[in-house]
Amino acid sequence: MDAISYELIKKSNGCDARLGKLHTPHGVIDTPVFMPVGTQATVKAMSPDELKDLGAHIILSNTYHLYMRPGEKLVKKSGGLHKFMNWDRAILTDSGGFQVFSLSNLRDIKEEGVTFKSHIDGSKHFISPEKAIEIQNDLGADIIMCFDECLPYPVEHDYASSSLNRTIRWAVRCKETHKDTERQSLFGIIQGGMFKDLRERSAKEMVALDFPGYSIGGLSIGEPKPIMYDVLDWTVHLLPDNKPRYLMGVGSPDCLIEGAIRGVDMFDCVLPTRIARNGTVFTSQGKLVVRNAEYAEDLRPMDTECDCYACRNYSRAYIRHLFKAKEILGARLTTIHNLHFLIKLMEKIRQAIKDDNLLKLRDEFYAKYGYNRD
Ligand SMILES: CNc1nc2cc(C(N)=O)ccc2[nH]1
Ligand SMILES: [Zn+2]
Repeated sequence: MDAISYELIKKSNGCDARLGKLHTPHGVIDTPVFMPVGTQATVKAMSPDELKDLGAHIILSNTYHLYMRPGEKLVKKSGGLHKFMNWDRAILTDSGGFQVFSLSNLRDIKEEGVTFKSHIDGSKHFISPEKAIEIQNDLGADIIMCFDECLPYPVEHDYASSSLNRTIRWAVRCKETHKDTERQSLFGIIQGGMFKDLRERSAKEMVALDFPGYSIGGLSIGEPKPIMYDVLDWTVHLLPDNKPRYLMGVGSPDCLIEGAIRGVDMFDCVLPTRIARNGTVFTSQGKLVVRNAEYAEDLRPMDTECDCYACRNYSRAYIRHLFKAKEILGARLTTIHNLHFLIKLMEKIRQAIKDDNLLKLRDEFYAKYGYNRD
């Protein structure tokens, strides 16, 4: 019996979307779901109570960052990540592979593992598949990830193929290392670059390893969105219906809709919280850069169709003022709005799956929000 289990509630007519429930040791989560990212054991600018008020039921934390600071042993000594950050709902950690390959300079990838330098102080570190599992075991998230190589974009087919072979061998080592499957569920990660043959092989070989859930990695790394959608079209249908599918690092409102249409159940992305701190918010009419001068005397809410705390109580003029004055409340209000926007969007997507009109929701969304093919 694994820590998590996926309950398929309803398949959509007309597309591959599905409604489900993810049962975890820290609660049940309606899917498709967007997971706010709490990189360093906090969703930046939000308290756990504010996240609960927004309707968040699962958040993500990064293994690389927590290994680097404060260290997984302190988190373990504090009773694990849930206790350490005072979050009693579900947590997912990634394996650190993505950060090792994207954040750190000077790295050396070998069969045994990866040697790299810390982005904080330049110190030398080594992470193997075994070490990545041991760190995640100490952190204690409900869902943990295999250690994998997230390929850059673009990449040569030959390198992608040999990297995939190693990532599959690393997945076997991760599965052998992870013992307490009733406390934490280990997801396999599908890689293979933007190559149909490699993606199909990765999906088939990872499914044969029988993980309780599957992540689709190596996307949202700068590739055009149509290519990401192609990879999903090649991959998701090869994954078992009765297990969750998690699209890593995605995403923007349009990608959440397109991913759900293709059968993705779980999403995470730093975008909503990161752009919020920079004064940019999602609205029903598209993105709005509230810190811009044009809003200096605009007394409307950021989004006239939004009922979040920020839009119910503050004007664009006030929030722009906070950004200009470098007041922390500014970033807090835009973060509240962006997380509310995406969590509400997922509610609309789940309702549309219930009503079998997700494709109609997509068309209506693009008509109002605009469609960027980048
Ligand atoms: C922001 N984009 C993104 N792509 C990702 C891919 C991976 C992965 N392991 O392939 C992990 C995190 C990711 N975040
Ligand atoms: Zn709002």
